[in-house]
Amino acid sequence: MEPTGRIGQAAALHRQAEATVAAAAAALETQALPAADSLEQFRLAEEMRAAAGELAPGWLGAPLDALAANTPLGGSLPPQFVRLGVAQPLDDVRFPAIVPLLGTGHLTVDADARDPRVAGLLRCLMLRLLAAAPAGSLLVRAVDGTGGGSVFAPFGVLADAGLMSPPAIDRAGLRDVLTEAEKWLRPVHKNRGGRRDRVMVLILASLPELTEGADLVRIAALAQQGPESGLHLIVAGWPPPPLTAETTQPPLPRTTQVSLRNPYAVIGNPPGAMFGSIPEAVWLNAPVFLDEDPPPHLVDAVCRELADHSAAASEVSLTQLLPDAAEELWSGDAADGLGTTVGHDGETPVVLRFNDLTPHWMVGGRSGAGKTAFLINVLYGLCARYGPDELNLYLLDFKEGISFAEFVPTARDRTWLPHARAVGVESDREYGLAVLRELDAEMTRRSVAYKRAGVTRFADLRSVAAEEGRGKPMPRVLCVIDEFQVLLAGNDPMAIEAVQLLESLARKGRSYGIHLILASQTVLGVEALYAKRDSIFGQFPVRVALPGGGDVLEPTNDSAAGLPLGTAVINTAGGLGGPRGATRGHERIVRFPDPHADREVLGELRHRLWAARDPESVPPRIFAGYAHQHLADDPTYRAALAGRAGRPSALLGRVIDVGLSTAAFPLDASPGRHLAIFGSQPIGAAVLAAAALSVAAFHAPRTTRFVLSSLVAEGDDLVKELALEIGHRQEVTVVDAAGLAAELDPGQPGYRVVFGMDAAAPGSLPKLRQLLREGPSRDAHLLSWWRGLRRFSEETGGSTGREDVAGLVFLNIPGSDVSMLLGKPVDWQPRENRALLHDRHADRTVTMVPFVQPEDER
Ligand SMILES: Nc1ncnc2c1ncn2[C@@H]1O[C@H](COP(=O)(O)OP(=O)(O)OP(=O)(O)O)[C@@H](O)[C@H]1O
Repeated sequence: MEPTGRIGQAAALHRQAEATVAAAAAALETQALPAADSLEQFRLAEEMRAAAGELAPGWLGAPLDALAANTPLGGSLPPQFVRLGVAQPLDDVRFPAIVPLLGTGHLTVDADARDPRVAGLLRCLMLRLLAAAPAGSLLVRAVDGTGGGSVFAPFGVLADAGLMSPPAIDRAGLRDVLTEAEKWLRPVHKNRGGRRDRVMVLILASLPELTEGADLVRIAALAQQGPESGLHLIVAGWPPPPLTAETTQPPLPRTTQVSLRNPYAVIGNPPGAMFGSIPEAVWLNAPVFLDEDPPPHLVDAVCRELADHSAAASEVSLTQLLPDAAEELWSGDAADGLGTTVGHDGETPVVLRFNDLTPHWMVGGRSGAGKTAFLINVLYGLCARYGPDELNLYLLDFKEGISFAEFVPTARDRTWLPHARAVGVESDREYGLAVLRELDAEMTRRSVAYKRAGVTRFADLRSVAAEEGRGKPMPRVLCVIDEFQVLLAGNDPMAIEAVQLLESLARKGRSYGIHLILASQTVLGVEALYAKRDSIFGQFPVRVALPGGGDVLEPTNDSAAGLPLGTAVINTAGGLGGPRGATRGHERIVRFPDPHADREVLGELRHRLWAARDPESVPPRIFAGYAHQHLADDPTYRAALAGRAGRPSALLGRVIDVGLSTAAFPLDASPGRHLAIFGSQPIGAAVLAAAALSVAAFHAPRTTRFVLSSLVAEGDDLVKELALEIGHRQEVTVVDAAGLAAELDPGQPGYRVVFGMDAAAPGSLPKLRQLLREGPSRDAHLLSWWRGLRRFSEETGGSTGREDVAGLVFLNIPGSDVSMLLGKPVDWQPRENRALLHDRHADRTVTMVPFVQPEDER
């Protein structure tokens, strides 16, 4: 049908509905009942009261102001009929007006909740349905487009408990609600009633201003299809004002219509049934006085009880996921895979595995959905079952949080998780990449071992090794990456390499006992994955959808709709929905605990695991993105101080790799072995100080000489400190700008350490170029800090002098300027606590955490 035709029909239907209601009202007003009928009326009303008591018992039909707050909640069956108010065919004849709703259809009121009678009715209906429904069986989604959510404010406790989403208050919110409701729909299954054990009720208290026709059409479509899927609508303000052809809507299908008159309302026939005995009666032939706002204390008491009940019902404790306390730790054998209980489906523990069939898992959920909680449960569950010889962990967290911080030693608790090999907290993408590279290298090592042993399976390799009497078995490796989309963000070389590595690990890891858990709040929309999505995600048969994480499931799989906190859909078929309605063997909804709810149990377990470790084992390598690095803690520096180090090097920071290796620039006799640090940040001075101190440590006492000079205020104190500290081991001379000029003579071996070299007066350093050219071969080196690049280029002759200084450290210098200086593109964005080190000779560029002075930490 042409759109105009459809609109025309809609308008006609609308007019027809209006005419019907008007006729009903007129009839009620004029049709005084014959007095002779009054006895009959009493009798009828009595019958109606009795019927109402049966159809809508307790919460569903009783006058709310007479109901005790402690009336028991819940029932064994979903409520079907509900009371709207009191019908009063005669002054002294009354009976409860009851309509069918859940299991049948919908309800509309022709005015929206700006009319207090409508707001009161909606709150009554909501209270009655929530109080009467079996616990947890009713999901409410609310929209209050003109009231900012105030209609539903008394039910706020339910939102806090995750039993109801906060009401939508604008067009975007309305659309989200409609989308969620559409996902709730499912085709009718022939053999089943097609109904879930849960029901969704959409309550539209008022439509947002200027709701578009397309959204109205979606509401009508939901009404048409909803009941078979357990979706029911209560819409106030329907039909919406027919302002344009687009917004002209017929009555909703399958709906009981309520029309407000003054002071009563008219109730139309319910879907598929009639109130009257003659076909012309399209309404209940009695004015109905709608129920007024329920008493606030009653709403409050019911909401609190429901919230408490839901919290108690969903409680699973961490202990229930762990092996029996009587069982020994680490009794699991990882040869054929790893398994742990991830939650409970009813009373049944649900076990998930990492093995050939389910090598990798993907976890999705909006922020605050409990991803970290789920992952921590899994990690403790695995670590209690398998020893560190059977399982090694690499844990990466890319968010600003402390997901995995509890697994590393801290000042307060020196224990750690003995299975953890490397832990990244607030990881950098560089660090993530380094971990993936290490895992890739491990995979290669394992493939060589397979070839040597002539096997193709992990379990076989372990048995060959055991037969040959080789000590420890080869462990399975699990790498967990929380917010992995950060690692893959953008389309830069790092993202490209990360995608390649992930793909290779995902594809081949399973045969080598290397497993991945990728967790994210947005699995879709990772740009770098567009081309590889299927080839990577296809390797993740296990999908775990937490609240808001439905995008790890197939688009047609709606199981994650309306999940409350503490529950997850566990799907082991790549997110596939499968036959609707049928019990899905590959999909379960589990409840899982908040592991931190019982800190005592957790603390005890962690200490037990730690105490059981091999005393020789080392703590995990830790990368904390925000942590500062100090020269005094650096192993290379300590070795140098102890006389156990090789050739002199300037130690500048820690490279962002898995082992946080020392970023060193060797100072030997080849041309160009000078160091220049660039950037206006004062930490440039700190890096230079670390460089000078470390170089001094490499030399045997009294074997070299240092000339220190500060041309800027930021260096003055450091020069004094260095003079003292280096002075213990080596000869030190401190000079001013004038003295520096004389000290630049390459004939004098030793190190010149200059703070703020760009502050030297132009032309005051005539011997600089000669020092740069000839110095290294005569053991004379320059270590310098420049606050900008320009003076450096001028002094060294721009690109012609490029080779003269081979060691370059960049702080807050834009990537484009760095590329220009180096004469090639580099991938660098200046940021806090990071520097770029380039060694021209090795042609190597690394991102590092620069050394700072402990007192620089604020
Ligand atoms: N099973 C649960 N039952 C009750 N509360 C829980 C449960 N799991 C987590 N929580 C609580 O929910 C909040 C969010 O949990 P969590 O930090 O695990 O979420 P997340 O998805 O990792 O969030 P984000 O990505 O924002 O860090 C926490 O306060 C946590 O205590």
